[in-house]
Amino acid sequence: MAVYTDVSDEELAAFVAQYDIGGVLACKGIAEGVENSNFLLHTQKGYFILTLYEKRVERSDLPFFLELMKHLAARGISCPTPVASREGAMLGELAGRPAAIIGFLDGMWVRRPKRVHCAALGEALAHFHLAGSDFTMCRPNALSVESWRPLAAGSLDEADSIAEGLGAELVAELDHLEAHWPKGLPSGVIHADLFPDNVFFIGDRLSGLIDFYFACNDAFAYDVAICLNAWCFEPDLSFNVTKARALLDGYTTVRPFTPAEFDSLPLLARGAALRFLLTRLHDWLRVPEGALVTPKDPREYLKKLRFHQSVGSSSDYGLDH
Ligand SMILES: Nc1ncnc2c1ncn2[C@@H]1O[C@H](COP(=O)(O)OP(=O)(O)O)[C@@H](O)[C@H]1O
Ligand SMILES: N[C@@H](CCOP(=O)(O)O)C(=O)O
Repeated sequence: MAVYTDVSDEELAAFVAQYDIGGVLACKGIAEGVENSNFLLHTQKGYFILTLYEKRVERSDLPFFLELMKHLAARGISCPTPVASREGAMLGELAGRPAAIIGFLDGMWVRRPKRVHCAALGEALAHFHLAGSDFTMCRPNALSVESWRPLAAGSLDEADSIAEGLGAELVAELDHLEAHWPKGLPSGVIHADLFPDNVFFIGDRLSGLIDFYFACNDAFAYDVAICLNAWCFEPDLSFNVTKARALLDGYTTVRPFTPAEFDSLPLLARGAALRFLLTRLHDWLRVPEGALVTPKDPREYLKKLRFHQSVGSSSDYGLDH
């Protein structure tokens, strides 16, 4: 459960009174997510998500995320949009945190994605990339390759408590990725965290995307690599080529890959695995006292990273151009 900040009834009522959404009927902490505090807010006008932005979110980035949701929704991407206050503000302050009220999106996330979900995800991701092409705001990826070494530095001393030799392994991986990271790939606005828990389905139909708080400008194929890692490994952490092919086919029917994007996939997947390994490791070693959160296991991404290290080219995944 991710609720880092408690909100009193009085603070909540005063905050909600700034919006034209009626009075509060109920407000419950949401038992999912790790980054921000989220509440299911029920008012006289319906259901909403109340988000208090925490640790990793820079206040100055919030307009980018909130405007992006509006932009994508206006371009036909199914995603929630921020609710503006009577004064027209999408962002307010609650319990000492930046806070927003976001529309509620119907659907459920899929615990064990099947081939059909991976195909739908690939299509939706490509539509997302195309829809972002005329978004005029820009946010460099704060969690891209150049940030990984400083991020790792804070965890290296304790890394071996997670897996023997992990500290040295991380340094060697950073050396490799920094030396070989691809440049000049087609780029634009990416989601950068499109894990199964951020994609809602009603039955097998994808009903929408949520959680745009890592969105940034970076290579489109890196976003695909993040999804290959998050969607195409089985619970025993074997890579499922059928799901990977479905995801890539779904994606490339909407936005074809260049040969350079295709060839870069193993390296991008390695980088994407390291990025989530590092943030998970950082969070695992520093669970805030009293926070209602279940940190995600860094070892899952260590295993995924090791898998990609063993892959020579995209065809080794069983994928064709
Ligand atoms: N717009 C929304 N509509 C419906 N449920 C939502 C919405 N936004 C968030 N949620 C719920 O809150 C959970 C956590 O949201 P998320 O944005 O992933 O949090 P975090 O940024 O903390 O990781 C989601 O898994 C979902 O259950
Ligand atoms: N997807 C990341 C953690 C970020 O959590 P989310 O709830 O915002 O998706 C991970 O799995 O490490």
